[in-house]
Amino acid sequence: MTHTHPFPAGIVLGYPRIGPRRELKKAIESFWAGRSTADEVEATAADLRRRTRTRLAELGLSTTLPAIPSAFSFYDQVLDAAVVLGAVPERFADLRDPATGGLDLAGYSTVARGRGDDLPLEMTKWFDSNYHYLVPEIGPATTFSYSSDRPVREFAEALADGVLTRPVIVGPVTFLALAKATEDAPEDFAPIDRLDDVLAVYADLLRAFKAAGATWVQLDEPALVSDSTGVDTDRLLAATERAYQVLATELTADERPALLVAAPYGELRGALDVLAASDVDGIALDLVRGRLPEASPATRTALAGKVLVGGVIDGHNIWRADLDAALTTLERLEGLGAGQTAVGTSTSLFHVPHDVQDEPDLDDTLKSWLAFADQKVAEVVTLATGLTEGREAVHAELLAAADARRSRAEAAGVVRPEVRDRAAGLDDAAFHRGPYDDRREAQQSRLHLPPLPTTTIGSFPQTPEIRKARAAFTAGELTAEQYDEAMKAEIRGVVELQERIGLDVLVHGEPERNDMVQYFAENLDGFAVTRNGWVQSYGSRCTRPSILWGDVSRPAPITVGWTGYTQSLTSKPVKGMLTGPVTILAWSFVRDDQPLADTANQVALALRDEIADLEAAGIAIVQVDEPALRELLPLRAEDHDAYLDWSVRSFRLATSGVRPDTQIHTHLCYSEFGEIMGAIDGLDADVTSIEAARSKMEILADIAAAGYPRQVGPGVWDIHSPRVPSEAEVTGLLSTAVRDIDPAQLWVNPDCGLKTRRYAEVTPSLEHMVAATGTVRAGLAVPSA
Ligand SMILES: CN1c2c(nc(N)[nH]c2=O)NC[C@@H]1CNc1ccc(C(=O)N[C@@H](CCC(=O)N[C@@H](CCC(=O)N[C@@H](CCC(=O)O)C(=O)O)C(=O)O)C(=O)O)cc1
Ligand SMILES: N[C@@H](CCS)C(=O)O
Ligand SMILES: [Zn+2]
Repeated sequence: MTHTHPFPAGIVLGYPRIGPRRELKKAIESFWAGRSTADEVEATAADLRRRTRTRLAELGLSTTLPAIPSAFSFYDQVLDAAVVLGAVPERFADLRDPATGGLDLAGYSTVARGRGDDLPLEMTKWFDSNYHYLVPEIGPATTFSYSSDRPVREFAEALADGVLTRPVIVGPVTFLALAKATEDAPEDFAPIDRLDDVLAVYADLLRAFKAAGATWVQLDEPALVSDSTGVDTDRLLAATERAYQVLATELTADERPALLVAAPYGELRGALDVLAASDVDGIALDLVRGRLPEASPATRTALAGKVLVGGVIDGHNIWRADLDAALTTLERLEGLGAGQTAVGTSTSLFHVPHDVQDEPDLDDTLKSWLAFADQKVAEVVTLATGLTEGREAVHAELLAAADARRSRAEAAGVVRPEVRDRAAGLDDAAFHRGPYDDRREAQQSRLHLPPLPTTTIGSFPQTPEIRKARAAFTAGELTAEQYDEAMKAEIRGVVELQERIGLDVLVHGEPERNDMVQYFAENLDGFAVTRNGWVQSYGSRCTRPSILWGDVSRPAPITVGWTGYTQSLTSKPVKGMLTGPVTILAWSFVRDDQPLADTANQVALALRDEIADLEAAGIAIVQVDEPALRELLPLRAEDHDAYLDWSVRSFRLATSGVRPDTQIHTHLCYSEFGEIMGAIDGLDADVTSIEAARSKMEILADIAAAGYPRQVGPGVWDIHSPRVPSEAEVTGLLSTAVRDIDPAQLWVNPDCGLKTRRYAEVTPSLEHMVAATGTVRAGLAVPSA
């Protein structure tokens, strides 16, 4: 079949929705705090959507062809799809509108955030990004019905404003591939079993879009580029075939808008043939992560009736594109003979900040190398002109892009021989410590810790007072001395609290850190940080990823003063706290002109020096957090080994310079321990803390089965919820733990840092944790100290 609706020459798959000044975050948090009404939040959101459309039109996207996405969300796009499908867990059934089955803003927020013992939907990483989605819970008894017309209303709102947008919704295969089975589901059940039931609702939604006047709808199917969703590839391909048989063939072209299936974050491979053979009208490829496809003759023939969108502008990083190379890629894509070849971004632009021109503190030369969302839209528009009118039509833009890249390659600081020479001169010994048994003995004689030592993961609550003090310091209203004193006062409070509660290994609480990555970026050479470059991490929470543009080095010690001060306040050991090389890379925008492995080793060497200084200052324990080790794991299994090799080596490079009696901890806040067990073993940390509370310590069985020899701290308190675990609950978890694993290997700690929690939750939770530890210690047959 041929697509009947005209398609624009250039599109973006999605755009930031939080607002240039985090307007949505502020509006929704104010609603949650009871300071504003749902109508007020809706008005702010409608205004943001209108401003986005106006901006995208100003930047050159068509308003009469569906180039502008209608892809808003109050919290998360996967939750939005669940709400449209009426797939809300039973525990929240009372929140649904009796007539439609939908949720109002308060109900929607409750599903996302939980209430009392009704836990929210679980949150997990969205592909290999620092965005987190809410995991739908689907079982054999889940009912599906078209329950919310919100996406259709948002499309209609734009149309009434004179803009024909392209609604974007998570596709059915991805929705089910990312869902988890409800707890009561039989062992052999998988959410993808419910495909046909879900498709019936997608069909209703597509009909509703058609009735509202939509010409094209985008269904996001990133699951198709991954073999790590838990659904095996054959099943995924069969589900894709079935899904688009139902939505594109059985639902005829007259009954629905044209369908664009988007496959961001990687390469479609076999799924491209399946989609090409289906009656979908367009396919969007990620040509930044994926290669140009070598389509079979059958696929080429099938593509003749379709739109092919070449995602050549990187939605996941902020470097200005090589427009010349991108145009060449697009010209080669045209060679596949699709009905129309269009230009696109590789992913939604919601992974990048709004506008580089909105960065008053960034160096002008650096700015000239960068493209945030708005600059990327302009790049798409330029390429679309180049593709339709020929290179000459965009000659000046191609030259300007080439100049910017040249300026970047030649700039001082991008290559620093002394940094390169140090990395090149490393021998294998730099990556190894002595035998673990010797280390364990040396550390125990130095630290004299009781069995089941108690500790925390590092941060204590980032109170409004701390944030205000930092804002005042940044604004010049507090001197450095006043700010330092405010942070030291905070540290004194945190130490007193930990001593009173009776924790064994103390932390300083990280009050001085705006963010665990940005703080280090601000203190290392080779990085720049932004003032307004906010990117959504989950819900209303945002981060400002730093820009790693040059060779990295450490001009001066970073944490030694704070940690040393803290140690001077107590006779208990204080754990130094650093963020690891992989996590610093994962949560920054990283230079794309050299292998990540090389950049990681530069960061690792800076951290190695910091650890040496901490050790020299008398600090006996240093934790190097790597919560993002799992995040960067490639989506295809065949790429895992190469990634794990360089990432593990960079951690070892950072941590292997210490004496045997210095204890290295690491922290990974996710529970897929089993999946990367080999890599965790390879880190060779003396103690590893992991998330475990929500899965009720199940993880320990994997660890014991693998014969993991070192110490582990499975989290006993899920810090993602305001719920305070009772002493009995923690005692229960610890009793399970000491049955599953040798108590001599066990530490007691929360799942993650406490920065997002309030003291009203932290104090009783830690008290319960320490009391429960006392009970379980008393019951140990042979004390393991
Ligand atoms: C552990 N996690 C992290 C991830 N990525 C990171 N880069 N860092 C992380 O810690 N990924 C995985 C998880 C995601 N989890 C979170 C958890 C919490 C947040 C969060 O709370 N973000 C804050 C912003 C934090 C920050 O940068 N704070 C700055 C600036 C604070 C600020 O907004 N200042 C105000 C003025 C101050 C005032 O008057 O209150 C302003 O600028 O307007 C700081 O502390 O200095 C958020 O607000 O969303 C993120 C990810
Ligand atoms: N040390 C950090 C780790 C978070 S993953 C914290 O405690 O916040
Ligand atoms: Zn964590």
